[in-house]
Amino acid sequence: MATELIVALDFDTAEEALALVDDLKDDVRWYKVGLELYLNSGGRILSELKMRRRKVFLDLKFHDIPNTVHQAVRWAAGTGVDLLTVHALGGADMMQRAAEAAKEGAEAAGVTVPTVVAVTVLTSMDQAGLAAIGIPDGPEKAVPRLAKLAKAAGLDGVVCSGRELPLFKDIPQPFVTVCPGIRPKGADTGDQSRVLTPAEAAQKGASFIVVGRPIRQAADPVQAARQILQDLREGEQK
Ligand SMILES: O=C(O)c1cc(=O)[nH]c(=O)n1[C@@H]1O[C@H](COP(=O)(O)O)[C@@H](O)[C@H]1O
Repeated sequence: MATELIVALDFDTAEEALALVDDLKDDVRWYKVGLELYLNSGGRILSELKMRRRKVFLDLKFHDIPNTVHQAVRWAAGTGVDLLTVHALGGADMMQRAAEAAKEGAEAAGVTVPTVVAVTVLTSMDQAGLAAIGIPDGPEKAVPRLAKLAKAAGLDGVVCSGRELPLFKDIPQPFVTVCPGIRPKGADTGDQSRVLTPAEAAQKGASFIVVGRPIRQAADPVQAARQILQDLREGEQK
């Protein structure tokens, strides 16, 4: 399966976000709405993206008691988004309720059931950061452990660094992998720790890569996105 590019719309206004979506209309189908854009633009950004026939990843990373996450996912699924996130650290019951809620919410609204993935260990965290919150065995152990828990709870996949993809060999397919922390060669890593290039993520078989600043802050975002798409195709050949 080809690795799909998701552009993270981490903007202060819906207008700025939609201007980029319109510029990329011939190249990129998938867009991520995260906390920043959702809080400043609300549900309007979701309907604007749907009107443009774009695929929507609603990344609100739900992490709460099972009942609260169930209700939140129910509402989120009812909006017709295509992909959404919960936090694996919320535990097995929470993830199971999220999986059920996605079906219930979509059915009630008459829309397609979204893909639900669990954030394992944020790509901004390194071994020391994980140890400081009481997880001493590093991302190489923690990520596959959380991924198995997510699969067993009935979720569709995980968010992780592309570096961890080779660790999922014993997780049965289908299993969707969403990989942020992507940096083209030489790009500023910013607050990301566990980074990979687009080609490396494609070579390791990521279902999706998520890219924000390397496109958004480029002098020519359309050219930057096209270069990343080309890198993905080259990575797939390796
Ligand atoms: O859930 C996410 O999308 C996510 C999980 C994660 O572990 N790391 C991570 O960076 N993200 C998101 O992916 C995007 C990465 O943005 P850039 O670092 O600007 O490319 C941001 O919108 C983050 O919220």
